[in-house]
Amino acid sequence: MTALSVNVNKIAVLRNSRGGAAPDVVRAATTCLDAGAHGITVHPRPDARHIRAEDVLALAALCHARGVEFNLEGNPFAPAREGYPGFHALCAQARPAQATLVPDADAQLTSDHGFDFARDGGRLRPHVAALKALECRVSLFADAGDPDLAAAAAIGADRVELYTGPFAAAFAAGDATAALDACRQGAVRAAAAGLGVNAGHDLSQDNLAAFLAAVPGVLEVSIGHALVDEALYAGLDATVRGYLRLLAAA
Ligand SMILES: CC(=O)[C@@H](O)[C@H](O)COP(=O)(O)O
Ligand SMILES: NCC(=O)COP(=O)(O)O
Repeated sequence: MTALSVNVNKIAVLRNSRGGAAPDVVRAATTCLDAGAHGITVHPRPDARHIRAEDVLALAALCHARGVEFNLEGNPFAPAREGYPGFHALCAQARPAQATLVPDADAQLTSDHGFDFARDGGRLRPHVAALKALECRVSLFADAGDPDLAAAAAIGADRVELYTGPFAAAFAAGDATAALDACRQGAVRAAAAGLGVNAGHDLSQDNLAAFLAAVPGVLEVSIGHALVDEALYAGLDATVRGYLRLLAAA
């Protein structure tokens, strides 16, 4: 069964909007794990707009205590600044089971593209090696249609995470055939290169079954924005259980 890693970034968005401690990201993550989620994901931004360095450490401690995967996402090239020690330093402190490298610029609203492996491969390689020296599994965020996607293996990555934003947009617009085909082909190319396949961005209970029916061998999906939206109406526990039913049926 594909594993579900719940991204709790959006819980921190709500918390930060009032400057206090509520809602509590660790409590939310605990609720997700109690409901059966297989892991927790966060993608702290250098501007600390949601998840902060101290959240990363608290969530890492929770995941380590529960024996579940902690997946830490970030741009290895983003410089340290006040409140953000840099991605490698955060990984060295938090020791996530999985580090997912994402090429986001500082001002980006959210992740909207994968790495350009032909351009970035050389400078990614030492970062990947350094993270593996910390015993992190390393996954690289990738565009499904990238013809160089298999190069992630030569860069040293264990997995790629297929960027599913274009699929989700096409699904919402009523025809995801081409986007699904791109994801399927990307997954097949990655697997042939010896890479594990993760997927994420804008996946939801509406589109997840269609995605998994078309794309073979997806090891993990990380889901946050839609899951928190759905949880507003159904509750966090029921929503996570809804995803787990979908994953078990896929
Ligand atoms: C890599 C990815 O698709 C997600 O981590 C996404 O970047 C979530 O980040 P935000 O919650 O800041 O939009
Ligand atoms: N890696 C994708 C992720 O963690 C969650 O993305 P989204 O569901 O918030 O779009």
